[in-house]
Amino acid sequence: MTVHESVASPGCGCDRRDMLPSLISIDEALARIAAHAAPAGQTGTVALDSAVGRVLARPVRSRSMAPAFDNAAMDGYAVATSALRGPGPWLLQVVARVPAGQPATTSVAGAVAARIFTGAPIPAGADAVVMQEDVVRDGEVIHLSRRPAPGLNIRPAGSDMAKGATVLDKGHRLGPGEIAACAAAGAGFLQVQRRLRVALLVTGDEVRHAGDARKPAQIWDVNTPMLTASLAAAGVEIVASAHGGDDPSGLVSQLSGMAARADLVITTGGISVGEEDHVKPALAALGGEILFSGVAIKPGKPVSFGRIGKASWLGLPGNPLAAFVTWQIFGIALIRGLSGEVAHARTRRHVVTATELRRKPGRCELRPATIAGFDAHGREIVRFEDATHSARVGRLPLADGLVFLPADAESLPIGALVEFQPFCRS
Ligand SMILES: Nc1nc2c(c(=O)[nH]1)N[C@H]1C(S)=C(S)[C@@H](COP(=O)(O)OP(=O)(O)OC[C@H]3O[C@@H](n4cnc5c(N)ncnc54)[C@H](O)[C@@H]3O)O[C@H]1N2
Ligand code: MOO
Repeated sequence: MTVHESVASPGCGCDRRDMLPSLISIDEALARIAAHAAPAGQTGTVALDSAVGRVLARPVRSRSMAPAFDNAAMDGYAVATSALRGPGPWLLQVVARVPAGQPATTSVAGAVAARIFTGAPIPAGADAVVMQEDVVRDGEVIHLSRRPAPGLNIRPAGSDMAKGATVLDKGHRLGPGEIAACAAAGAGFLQVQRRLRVALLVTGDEVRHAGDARKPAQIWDVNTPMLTASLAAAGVEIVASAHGGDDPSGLVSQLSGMAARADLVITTGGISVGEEDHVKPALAALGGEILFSGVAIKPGKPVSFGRIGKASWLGLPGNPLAAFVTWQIFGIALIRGLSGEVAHARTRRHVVTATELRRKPGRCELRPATIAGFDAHGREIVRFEDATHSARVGRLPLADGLVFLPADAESLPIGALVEFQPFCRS
């Protein structure tokens, strides 16, 4: 008995080993996306306040040291430690008051102190700030009983950023942390990549807007809202969103209109092998190029990638979970490549399984999974459904990411090490 026969089981046959050679691996598909997803190259300037989600086109360098001047980290008293003779306690005359935002005009020379507030510049001569809780104030004199170390509670100029230092390289997507660093560097305007223009075409005669009245055999559209949300989170501009029927000439005209306006056209449905699957023939009629069609994964096997004219095309399967999973794996990688975003550190990590697993080998399975806790070694434990149902999204809100079940694994013991990729929510 061959290995193939031993794993064959009744069903649609789409996992049959002899069906797999035409499918490529996840890594090969990602490599083809990386090789063909170049940014449009157009850039523009945006104000820092509206830069969230944009990708930097030029590095940001600090316009001055940060902080720009030595300043107090606490409300208290600035003193010169070298003037504190003997073992103490010391009585120091308060000779100045320095609030934040005002220059320190009086120096701290000798056994005196300056009242100072958090963020205020350190007066000349002072080299420590004693917290007000650590002194006793009596009129214009403070009693200090413990010797402060030089540098105590002082934030030195340049301790966060040197002048001219590269704060952020090009290719970074700007989130709150990046924006904070740019603001501290004095970058009020940023040079960013043009926002990606994306068109979405959700196909299928049976599909109706979520919540609308349905006739028998019609279904509510999951893919449009799901992908619209994903695209909004990815910071792209949705230039068109339409529903396409299972009608070859209609799809040709919709796709050609979208490809003329968008950097990326995303379709869902209509890419399998049935005679009602018209997306690839429509692409062929438009002289499009298919760079891959079919990846050895479950769900999402028919996922496809190519070009229509100058636009990239990502063909996601119609089954909603398959569309969701392939978006997470390939869609986000494609958006990043087309946006000029630098390759991210590996987003997958290793976790351990909570239960024993038996499955049909063939394709790498990407199952929605929930981080359930930690084992005795501090490793994350994941739980997931005992089968993949590519049309079911009801339990998706419970999942934290996707677990990768290796193509050849027929069984896995409890505690098996598997790869896990958290969902990208942005
Ligand atoms: N003979 C074969 N049939 C199928 C194969 C195969 O290899 N041989 N592959 C199966 C797999 S795997 C998948 S995945 C699907 C993918 O098919 P399509 O991408 O062509 O998608 P459709 O046929 O248009 O739809 C599939 C399924 O999803 C429902 N759907 C479609 N759009 C939506 C939407 N916007 N919201 C909610 N649900 C949607 C649709 O009604 C179908 O039930 O093909 C298998 N068949
Ligand atoms: O296995 Mo399909 O690829 O149903 O999603």
